[in-house]
Amino acid sequence: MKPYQKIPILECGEPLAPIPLEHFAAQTPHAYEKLHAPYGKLSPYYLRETVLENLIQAQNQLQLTHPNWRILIFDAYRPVAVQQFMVDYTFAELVSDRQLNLDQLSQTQIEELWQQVYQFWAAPSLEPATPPPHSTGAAIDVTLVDENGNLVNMGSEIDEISPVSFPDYFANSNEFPETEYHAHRQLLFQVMRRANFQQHPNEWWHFSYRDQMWAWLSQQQQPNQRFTAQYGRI
Ligand SMILES: C[C@@H](N)C(=O)N[C@H](C)C(=O)O
Ligand SMILES: [Zn+2]
Repeated sequence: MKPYQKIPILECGEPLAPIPLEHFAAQTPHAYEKLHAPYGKLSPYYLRETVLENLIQAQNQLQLTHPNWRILIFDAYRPVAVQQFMVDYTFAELVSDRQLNLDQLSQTQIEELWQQVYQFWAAPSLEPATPPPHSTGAAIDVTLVDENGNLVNMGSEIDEISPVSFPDYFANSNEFPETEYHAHRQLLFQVMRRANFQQHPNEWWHFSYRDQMWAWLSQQQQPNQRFTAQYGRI
């Protein structure tokens, strides 16, 4: 169990709302639908109502300093079946990218690979007290596009299983273009933070509002206040 999963959830009952994609940027087809992840009739482009309001606020904030730039919605609502699919897919990709043969790996080596997967992906738990963040409709994976619709370079791809995904990976570099990657990550962080999101400590693209991770991070920043999560699995 990860420490944030100990945070109690007091479900507020707010419904999911469709993200108005015409106001944002999005890739079609969606990255995980392209892999045939099992969405059934559900769509990744949904968020809890207040989370969506905050996301609109974040984009307004962005456009104050960067007119016509947009937030690109990479992923939002993610049913647990999709979480399971993506965790299994990521493990298989790790094995194949590293040209490993699963049959020749020791139990310890296999466990090390799973640890790397779970450093970035939440476990696909169906237990109501420990929902994967995106299954609550309160977590979102985002990046930026510029006024020409081009992806802003953050120095790594979303979902990369590597330390380069850590938000501050380029923070101590004085070389171009690493300084620019860091500035872009900081811009994304600042507009999301001003709209009350918290950022996943290991992922520059993952933000959430009032889920367990948000409450856990907020608790660390304001130890004198008591935070709970208001969004559970939906
Ligand atoms: C890996 C990334 N797409 C992601 O969403 N990670 C978080 C922690 C999750 O799986 O909920
Ligand atoms: Zn995420």
